[in-house]
Amino acid sequence: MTRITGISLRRVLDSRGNPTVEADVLTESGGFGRGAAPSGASTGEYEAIELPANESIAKAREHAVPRLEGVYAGDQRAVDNALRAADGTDDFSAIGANSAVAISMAAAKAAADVLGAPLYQHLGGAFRGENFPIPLGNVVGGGEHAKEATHIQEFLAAPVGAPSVSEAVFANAAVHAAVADVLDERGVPAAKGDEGAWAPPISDAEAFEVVEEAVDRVEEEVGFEIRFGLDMAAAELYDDDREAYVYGDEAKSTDEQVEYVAGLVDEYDLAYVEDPLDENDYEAFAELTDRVGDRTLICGDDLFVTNVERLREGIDVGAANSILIKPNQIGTLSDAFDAVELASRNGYETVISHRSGETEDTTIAHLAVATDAGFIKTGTVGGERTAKLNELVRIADDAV
Ligand SMILES: C=C(OP(=O)(O)O)C(=O)O
Ligand SMILES: [Mg+2]
Repeated sequence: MTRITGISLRRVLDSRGNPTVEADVLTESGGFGRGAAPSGASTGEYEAIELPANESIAKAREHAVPRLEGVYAGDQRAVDNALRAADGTDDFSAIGANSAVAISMAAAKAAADVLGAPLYQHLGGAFRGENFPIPLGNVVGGGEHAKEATHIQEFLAAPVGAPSVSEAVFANAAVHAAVADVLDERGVPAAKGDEGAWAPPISDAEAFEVVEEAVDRVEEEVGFEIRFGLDMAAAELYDDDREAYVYGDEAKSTDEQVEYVAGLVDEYDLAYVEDPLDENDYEAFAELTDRVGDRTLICGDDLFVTNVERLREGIDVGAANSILIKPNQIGTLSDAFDAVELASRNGYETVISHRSGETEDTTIAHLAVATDAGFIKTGTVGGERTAKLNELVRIADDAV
């Protein structure tokens, strides 16, 4: 019933206005699924390769589509193995991880369509957990996502005490609005960065004050605990030649960076710190995790790139206590599931994530529920972000 009979690939726009790959998968019994690849700006050195959309589509049409015809969409491993076999490399550099992930997600949706089940249920099974992920909402940002703003890439609201996913989603939007008020009171103009977060021309130190103030205001209003966290995207700050983390005119050695982040965790009671150190420095990651991992999540994004081999290395040395999962970093849903499973078996928290370049695709909302992830990072405002947040609200309301 779920046998694939056709795959169409096309170029569509992502949220930055760049071309990305969209895939449609059709099955024998009329099942239909559509998936679109997101795209990163602060990409990890070890990610699967994204090719220019046109090139990726041409290669996938030639090598992957013929292999996939006749494969059962309901057998996600078979679909993803066929994609790997068609590509023939370790990093999808032959057909592009953008076509691979679009097809992988579209096939899952086509199978769910045939089965008449919501995607999260098809992916997670009847006995998946009853939990919903806490949304981490980007409210202030800079780095590679906005010029002339903070050095730290993302300041993320974390409504850890929210009684429901819906209240958490609205709390993050309220923090985003409160940040605008605090900036306005300080006379700071602010545009928005790629993910819809405010991108004010202020120092990181002032951003901490602004976000703390905004979080406190909303916490008082809603009556449940809201903390905040960071994505430091430190690989982008690290200068290999200087062997230092460069914040404008200031540079920090690795020891100073560990000290700085540990201090921030305590001063602001941070719930979450992603990529606080360079993607090649497992040792410094382990040192920081040893110091503060009992009271905050130290999450590897560029460090692990959703890759089980890199995660295994990290687990061996105690590099972190959580992993960011981005399906397009590795190329298929099966690979993303493998990373989640390895993480969970080793007590690592999982955080399912969007990319800075996104589409209206809502697969990651379903993936987060299917895998019982503790958190989802998918922005706060903006159509491509609210597409996922609103889908989460619908899933919680049994309305998908
Ligand atoms: C979402 C992120 O940004 P990008 O997609 O640019 O890697 C991130 O670094 O976590
Ligand atoms: Mg990151």
